[in-house]
Amino acid sequence: MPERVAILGVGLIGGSIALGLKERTDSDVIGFDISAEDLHFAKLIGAIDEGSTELASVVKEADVIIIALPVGKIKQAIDSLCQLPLRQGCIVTDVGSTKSEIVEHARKLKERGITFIGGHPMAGSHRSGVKAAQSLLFENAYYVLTPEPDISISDVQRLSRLLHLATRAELIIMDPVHHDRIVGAISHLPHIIAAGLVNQVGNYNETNEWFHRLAAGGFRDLTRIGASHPIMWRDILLTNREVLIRLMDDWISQMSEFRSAVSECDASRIEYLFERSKKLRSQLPDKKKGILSPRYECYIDVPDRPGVIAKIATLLGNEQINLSNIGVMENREDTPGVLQLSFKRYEDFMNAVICLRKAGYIVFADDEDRSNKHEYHSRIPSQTV
Ligand SMILES: NC(=O)C1=CN([C@@H]2O[C@H](COP(=O)(O)OP(=O)(O)OC[C@H]3O[C@@H](n4cnc5c(N)ncnc54)[C@H](O)[C@@H]3O)[C@@H](O)[C@H]2O)C=CC1
Ligand SMILES: O=C(O)C(=O)Cc1ccc(O)cc1
Repeated sequence: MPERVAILGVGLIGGSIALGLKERTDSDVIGFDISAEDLHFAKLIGAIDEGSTELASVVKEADVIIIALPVGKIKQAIDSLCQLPLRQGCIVTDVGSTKSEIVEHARKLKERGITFIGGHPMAGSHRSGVKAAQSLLFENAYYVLTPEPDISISDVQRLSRLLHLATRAELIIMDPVHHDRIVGAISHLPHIIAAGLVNQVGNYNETNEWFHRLAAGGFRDLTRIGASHPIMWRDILLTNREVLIRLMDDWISQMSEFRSAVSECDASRIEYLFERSKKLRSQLPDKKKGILSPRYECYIDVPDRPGVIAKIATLLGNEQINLSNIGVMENREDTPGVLQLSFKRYEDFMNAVICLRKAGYIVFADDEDRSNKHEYHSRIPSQTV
């Protein structure tokens, strides 16, 4: 059965998903945007079948609603959807770069019996608008979904399949708090640093234009994202404030470390800082490798006794759950043993979390959450489908 998909905000991201849906699925795609001109262009390039500047008519018959608006407009769109009649069984998702605040706000939809699954495609561009849209913008990138504990697995699967076809991205599941912490470090902080550096050099250039004239490859490479959309980044920073304040403090410490090494003429320290960075940079996974590696991981505390790994493997084996790897984490004095379990398929991961919880184990999303006692199971569906 073809899906009817409503895209709210047919810009760079909404337009790219719409193009992918039209190219690789038999969905009907209806666009909503504040700009009638952009809707007209989106129809012209075949991204949408129809477009309207009136929300109610666009969402009325939709099976899936994708909110691809600026982060600062997503909560408002959720409020509007709460007031409108939607189709029974409709799934609402978004593409916002931050997740915790949006997911929390979207609980309003649940109160009205509407399923919301937060989303974030982890690719994009410093460009914006439907004119920059491409159907393969997200190919091989990760696409994070942040379902709440009570979302049914079948809804997560239905949305994952559609988005995978539309984007050719790898769908992964993550806790929204965990998502914001990671994306804060690898995307939001770099955008702040790029903008700060461009502004700093811009100040010098005001009195001497050679600063810009001599700006070569390194400066351009590092500051490409300093040309990103100001409103979009304003909204992103304001919706990930606590995480970013901590990250900026850490960044200031990094700068202080370089500053002391330089001011003290500490050659070996300077060399070490660059050696470490060179090594770590070379260890970044390339896209292909990332896709072949296990995608779903969790951690459990176990008593440090012989036979415990076999016991876990048997427990999961009895439930026909395919485990791709069990790793033993380095033991610390203050903790019991910690096992890292990896799964290739979301269903296996989810069923394993449920099965382990039933058996009395405490499951964590990552080792840091484990140390902070941020239990993953509080956000995992409590029922199998
Ligand atoms: N740009 C990027 O690289 C990425 C962006 N995102 C997220 O995707 C979302 C959209 O970003 P982009 O597509 O880059 O922005 P964009 O500016 O290209 O597209 C936004 C669209 O929403 C429309 N719009 C704005 N306010 C509206 C309103 N009140 N009512 C109706 N339509 C309205 C605009 O006319 C535009 O067509 C943001 O939440 C952003 O955080 C996620 C991943 C990557
Ligand atoms: O242009 C780039 O390299 C980006 O970083 C694009 C981007 C921007 C925002 C996101 O939430 C995800 C990706």
